Amino acid sequence: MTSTDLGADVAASSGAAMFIPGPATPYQGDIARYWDREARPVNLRLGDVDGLYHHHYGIGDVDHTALGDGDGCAYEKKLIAELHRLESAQAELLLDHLGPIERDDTLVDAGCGRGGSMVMAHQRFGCRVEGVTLSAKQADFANQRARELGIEDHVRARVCNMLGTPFETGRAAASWNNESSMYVDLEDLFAEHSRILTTGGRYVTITGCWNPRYGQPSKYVSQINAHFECNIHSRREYLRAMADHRLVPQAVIDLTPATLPYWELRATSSLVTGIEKAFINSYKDGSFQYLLIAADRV
Ligand SMILES: C[S@@+](CC[C@H](N)C(=O)[O-])C[C@H]1O[C@@H](n2cnc3c(N)ncnc32)[C@H](O)[C@@H]1O
Ligand SMILES: CC(C)=CCC/C(C)=C/COP(=O)(O)OP(=O)(O)O
Ligand SMILES: [Mg+2]
Repeated sequence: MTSTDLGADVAASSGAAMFIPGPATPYQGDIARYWDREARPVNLRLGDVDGLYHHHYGIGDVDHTALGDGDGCAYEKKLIAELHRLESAQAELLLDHLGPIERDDTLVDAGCGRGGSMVMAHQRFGCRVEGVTLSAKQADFANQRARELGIEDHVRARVCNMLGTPFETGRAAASWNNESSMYVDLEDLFAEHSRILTTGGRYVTITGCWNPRYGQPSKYVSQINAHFECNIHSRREYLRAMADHRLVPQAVIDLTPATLPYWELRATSSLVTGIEKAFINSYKDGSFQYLLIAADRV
């Protein structure tokens, strides 16, 4: 599938008689193609552990007793399970910051990937979760998982630009970006979250951002940008753009020390992708930070 068929294919596969536009920009077309083609073992084999497929990284201490020692297949299987546990722990932390959510609430996952965080949110709160991604492959994957789990009436992914969603103004109880805000302009992004959130609603992001104290994006940050075709923003840009759009930070947590064990473990595995050193070096030299920001829509 090409990016130009993006909208038409989704309309056809869902049987919906509606026009879904293609990517808003050539860049979004590239990102749609990137995620349509993505099939890295580090993501699929981790997801296969329990059926929650993530495209984000992990936090927390490594459980060395669960890993045991040695090498070989048995060790590799335990290592995959451990990396996956840390990635799910990351999503749990994000959900912890959504605040009280009722069963009849609707949540919005902006840049939902294969839908792992959406499933976890529904399982925790029993509510509706609407996700958007540029990739038709990802949306189909997430919707297929929701059907397999029998939760398709509550969890839905669609192909849509997070900067211009079809969601009603002021209705979402909470919304988030889990490692998906580095693909968009932050002023445009927070304008849209602010529009869809109810007053008093909660916005949460977990993101990698460059540290203004370092001065400019380091060579490692540039490597990460090139690797993923993204555009990592600075911490200052996040806080400024939130302030511009009635999003008032309630918590800003530096997760850098909490994510390093994940990267150091991943760097020893057979599933390395080549980007591990850039993350480890930039977290260690202080040029890059892994941050959670939870903000109230006022
Ligand atoms: C690194 S993945 C994160 C996926 C998911 N949040 C997770 O934690 O597993 C980035 C996601 O952002 C999505 N994305 C990037 N730009 C987007 C845009 N303008 N509108 C909607 N989704 C976008 C991609 O399609 C992809 O699903
Ligand atoms: C923190 C930053 C800068 C994130 C960039 C966005 C991104 C690609 C996240 C992980 O996706 P993935 O799970 O598909 O990547 P990988 O294949 O490396 O596990
Ligand atoms: Mg991954």
